[in-house]
Amino acid sequence: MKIEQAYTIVTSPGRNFVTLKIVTDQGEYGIGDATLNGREMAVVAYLEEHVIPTLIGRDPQRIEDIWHYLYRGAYWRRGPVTMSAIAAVDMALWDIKAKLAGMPLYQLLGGKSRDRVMVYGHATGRDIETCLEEVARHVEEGYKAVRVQAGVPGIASIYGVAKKDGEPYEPADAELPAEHVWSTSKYLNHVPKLFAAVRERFGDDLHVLHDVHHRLTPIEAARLGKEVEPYHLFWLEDCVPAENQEAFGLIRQHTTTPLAVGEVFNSLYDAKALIENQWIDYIRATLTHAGGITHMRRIADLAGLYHVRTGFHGPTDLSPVCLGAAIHFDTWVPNFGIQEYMPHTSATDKVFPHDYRFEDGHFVVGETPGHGVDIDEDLAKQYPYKRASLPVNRLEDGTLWHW
Ligand SMILES: O=C(O)[C@H](O)[C@@H](O)[C@H](O)[C@H](O)CO
Ligand SMILES: [Mg+2]
Repeated sequence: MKIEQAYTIVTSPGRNFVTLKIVTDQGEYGIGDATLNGREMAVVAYLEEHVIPTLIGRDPQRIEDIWHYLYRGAYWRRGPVTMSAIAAVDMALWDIKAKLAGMPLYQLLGGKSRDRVMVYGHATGRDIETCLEEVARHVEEGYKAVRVQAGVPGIASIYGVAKKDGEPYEPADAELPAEHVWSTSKYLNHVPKLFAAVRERFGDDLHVLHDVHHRLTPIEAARLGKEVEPYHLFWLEDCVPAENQEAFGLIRQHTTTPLAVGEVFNSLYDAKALIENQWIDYIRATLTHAGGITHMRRIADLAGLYHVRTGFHGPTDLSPVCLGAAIHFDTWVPNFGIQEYMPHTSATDKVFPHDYRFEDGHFVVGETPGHGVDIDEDLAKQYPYKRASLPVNRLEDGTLWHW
C-alpha cells in the first residue's frame, strides 16, 4: 500500500482550520488537524513545501518510521510549526490504520480504560454575577467541571471573557493583534473573590478550574495558588510562562493548588523537568501541537510514572479532527485527568461530521473505524481563510507583557 496523494484544506467556518488529507492507492484516506491558531498558513506552507512531497509513495502503515523521518529527517527539530505538521500526518495515518483494521482508534491504542471522559466547559462573564450565571447554565447542561474566568474591575479587556455576555469567547478577534492593558495587582486582588463566590453558590462538589494564561511571575503565582487553596480548584492553569521549567519548582513549594501547564508545548522536552520533578499535576499539550498520537503517547507515558495526568487543550481553535482523535486517546490513556471542551459553531460541526457525543458532562467516544471525524470538502470551500490574530498585552506603563 502506498500514499498516492496528500493535500491541505483550509476552511474558516467561524474561525480558521487547517486539515491534512492523505489518500492511499487503495482508496482509503485519513485526515489530521494542522491548525496553529494565528499562524495557520505557516503550517500549510511547511506541509506543502517540505512534507507532502516526501510522503508520496511511502507505505502509510509505517507510522513510526514516517514520524521519525519527519522529525529527525528534517534536521531542524521541534517547534510548533514543525510539530503541528508532523501531528497532522500522524493523526491521518492512525486514522487510515484504524480504518484498515476496521476498528475505532481507541481499540488500536489498547482499548477503553473508561466508559466516558469528563470534560470542562468555559464560564465567562464581565463581572462575578454574570459569571456565576454562566456557571449555573453549565451545571444545568450537565457539566461536572467548569473553568471560571471573570472580568476584573479596572481592566478593560481580558483573556477569557467574551465581548458580550452569553456569547462564546473567541480570542483571535482581529486581522492584526488587538492591544490590551494588563494589571497584575488588580487581577490578583480579584480572583480569590471570584472563587469564594463560586463555592458559596455552588457548594463543594463542582470541579472548578482557572486559566492564568501565563501572566504572572513565579512568586505572584505562588501567592495566587495559596489564596485560592480554600476553594479547592481542580487546577490552576498556565500560572507562569513555562520556558523556564524550574519556575514551577518555586510555585510548588508554596501551594497545594494543583497546577496544569502545556497548551503551547510541542514536545516531550518542553515538559521533561516539569514531569520528572513532579512540579505539575496535569499536562495540557494536545495531539495537534505536540506531534500527534505517536508523540503524545510518549509524553503521557512519562507523565504516568510521576502521577501527572492528561488535561488536553481543547478550545475551538483546534478542529473537531483534533477533538475527535483526542477523545479516543482520552478513552484509552491510563492517566487521564480531564478534557477541555468549547463547543464548535454549528457551521464547523457541519464541515467536520463526527461521531463523538457530549452527554452529562462527558464525551462518549464513537465506534466508527478510524478517529470518527470526516471533512465535507465542498462545504469547506464555502468558508475561505480569513487572517485572524491573537491579542497582545501591555502593562499599564506600556511594557509588552504576556497575553
Ligand atoms: O485554555 C485554553 O483553552 C487556552 O488558553 C486558549 O483559550 C488559548 O488562548 C487559545 O488556544 C489561543 O489560541
Ligand atoms: Mg489555557
